[in-house]
Amino acid sequence: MAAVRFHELGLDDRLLKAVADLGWEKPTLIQEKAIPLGMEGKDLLARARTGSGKTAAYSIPIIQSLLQSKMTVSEQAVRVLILIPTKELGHQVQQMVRQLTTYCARDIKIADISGQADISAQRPILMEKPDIVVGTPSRVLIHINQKTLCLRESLQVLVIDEADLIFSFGFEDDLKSLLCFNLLRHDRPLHPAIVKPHLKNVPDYLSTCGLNDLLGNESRISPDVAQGAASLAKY
Ligand SMILES: Nc1ncnc2c1ncn2[C@@H]1O[C@H](COP(=O)(O)OP(=O)(O)OP(=O)(O)O)[C@@H](O)[C@H]1O
Repeated sequence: MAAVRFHELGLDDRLLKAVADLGWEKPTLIQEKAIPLGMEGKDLLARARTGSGKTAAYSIPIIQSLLQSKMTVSEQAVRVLILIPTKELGHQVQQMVRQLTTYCARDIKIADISGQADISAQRPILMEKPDIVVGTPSRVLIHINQKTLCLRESLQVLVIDEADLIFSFGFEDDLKSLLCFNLLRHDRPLHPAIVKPHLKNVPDYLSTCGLNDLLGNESRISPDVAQGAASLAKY
């Protein structure tokens, strides 16, 4: 079967142009599998080797869906939260999203709150309600506590990037505290993308980490996450 090309994925022209500028000829395997699932709004659990293009695998469908929703919804709000374990990764994710939104930078705003040491300097940035916020769980928690970040009414997509590192770096308690804020409204679908390279037992892992609460309820997780996981696990 011939390899899928980016233009066959139904992406916005501005995204396709940015991808072409990056010199990417075709999606990597993880992108080929993850982008259509993400665009369908499926919950997604992905693992793939380092450098296989996982960041774009979740960023591209996020950008595509933000561009689509901007056509009908004008109100600015934080709709996507990307949790990362380190400020270096936060910087990389922001860079990648900025490259992919080169031709729609006015429409899609991203703020990386993981890097700047001064929390007060981040307040005005968050006041502008960027569409995408990238941060470590502890930094996100601080802003939620200080009410400089409110996600409950608007959050649509949650990404936990390098989830294995997030937990091994001791962010587990922060993540559980985030749940106590009722971050999410359960009357509305939320599409989590959990990116973790070395995942052995998906349902046990999610349940141990309390992520089934985060996702809504267990019955919702099983079909979607398992479907995403099953189709991606071998890559
Ligand atoms: N479809 C593609 N074609 C060519 N290069 C790509 C493609 N997608 C991503 N890349 C490039 O591959 C490199 C690795 O991408 P990325 O950082 O997203 O991988 P990753 O799987 O998230 O890595 P890590 O596990 O280290 O975080 C980057 O330089 C990126 O620009």
